Amino acid sequence: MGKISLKTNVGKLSGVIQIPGDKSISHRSIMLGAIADGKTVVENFLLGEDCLRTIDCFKKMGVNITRNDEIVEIVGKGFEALKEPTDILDVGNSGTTSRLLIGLLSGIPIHSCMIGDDSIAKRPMKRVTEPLREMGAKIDGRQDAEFTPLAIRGGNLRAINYHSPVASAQVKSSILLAGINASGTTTVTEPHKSRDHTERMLKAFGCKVAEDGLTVGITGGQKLKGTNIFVPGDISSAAFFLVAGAIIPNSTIKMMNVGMNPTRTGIIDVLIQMGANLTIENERVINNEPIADLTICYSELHGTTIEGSMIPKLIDEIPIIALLATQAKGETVIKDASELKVKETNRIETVVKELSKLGAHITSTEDGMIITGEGTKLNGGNVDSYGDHRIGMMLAIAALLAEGEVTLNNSEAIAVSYPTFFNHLHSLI
Ligand SMILES: O=C(O)C1=C[C@@H](OP(=O)(O)O)[C@@H](O)[C@H](O)C1
Ligand SMILES: C=C(OP(=O)(O)O)C(=O)O
Repeated sequence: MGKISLKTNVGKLSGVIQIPGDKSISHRSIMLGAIADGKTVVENFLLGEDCLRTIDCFKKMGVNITRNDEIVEIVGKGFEALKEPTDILDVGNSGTTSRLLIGLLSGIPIHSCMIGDDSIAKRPMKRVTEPLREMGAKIDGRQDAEFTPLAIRGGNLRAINYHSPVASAQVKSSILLAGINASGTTTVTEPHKSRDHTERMLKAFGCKVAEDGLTVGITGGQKLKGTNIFVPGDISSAAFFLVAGAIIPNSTIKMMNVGMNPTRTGIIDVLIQMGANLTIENERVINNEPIADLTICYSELHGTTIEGSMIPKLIDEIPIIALLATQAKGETVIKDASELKVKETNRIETVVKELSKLGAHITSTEDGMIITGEGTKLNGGNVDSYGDHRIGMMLAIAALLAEGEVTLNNSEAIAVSYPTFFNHLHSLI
């Protein structure tokens, strides 16, 4: 794809879309399926490039994984069956694959090497390599294991009680996955609650996980048993169409099977807080994960403040929330969001830079951004995803409101989490 011309100035969006599988849950289904005993069948697996990288890494360790469209079958034979990979494990653009896999590999007595793309090479890894070293893993890498490439020699771990300075599900999950093979009970305490898909899925695989407020604990030596997993639609993907429906006059969009895990629904809270017209129906629970169908209709919106414990519940949605705020009356303030600086791009910088090109009134702060709305008319321009899928999709939705041509550079990044994004968008126009 590379550079593409985006659809602009559309009248309204309407229709029904099936949101593709959740990225976080898809990654975890492969990882837990691979270390469990017995067969795991995953339905509605996300065919995004990040999740395909996770499959590839486990295949390199000899795990039998077969895929038929969105159905993936994993024949797990326990941790013991994972083979020392003869090739480098390439995580591509995926922070989740890298952090969770480093934890899992730390628990087993094999040697492995990990690399990723140019973006991964800039993302901090000490947040996991440091506590994992404390547990006994031998990890080496650039700048004392802060950056990839990394080499990991696992095994013989001891439990730790780790207080994470950041609310990060990748950090928490990495340590918990190592903890399954450590002697004793490993605990992780975070400053705010991050997404808890690992905890929920470990339980679905028959593992005991102790939860007490902001602390999660796992006792080593537990066996996982293969199971069937249905992956709910990714609320982080639905977010692009929730915002599109909320800001494009006369729109109505229905999204089916959206994951509604309370550690992920910050976007719903923000939409309601800003006055959006949103209906939640058909609420149900599958594999310990809540799911619902969502309908969004256009309405007038007002600014809000997003901060503190709300941030981990909507961290990946901040780029699209920034666009939402450009169409709301008044000021929207986003703070306590420094984690945005260490995502696929520095998302404070890229959001502010690219939305400003389209005429938005947005400024960056040390830990977030301030957006002034009043239904800002957007203009055309030449924008860039900088290889960041969420920035690419946010700009494609922004273009729908723009008068004048909008071209997007590096549009191929969108396939990282939502390969059918443009098909869905065009079906609504
Ligand atoms: O655990 C996960 O699946 C994820 C956790 C979040 O990252 P952090 O743990 O770094 O906040 C999120 O941004 C990422 O898209 C997926
Ligand atoms: C930050 C993201 O993913 P990851 O950390 O897995 O690269 C994301 O999907 O927005």
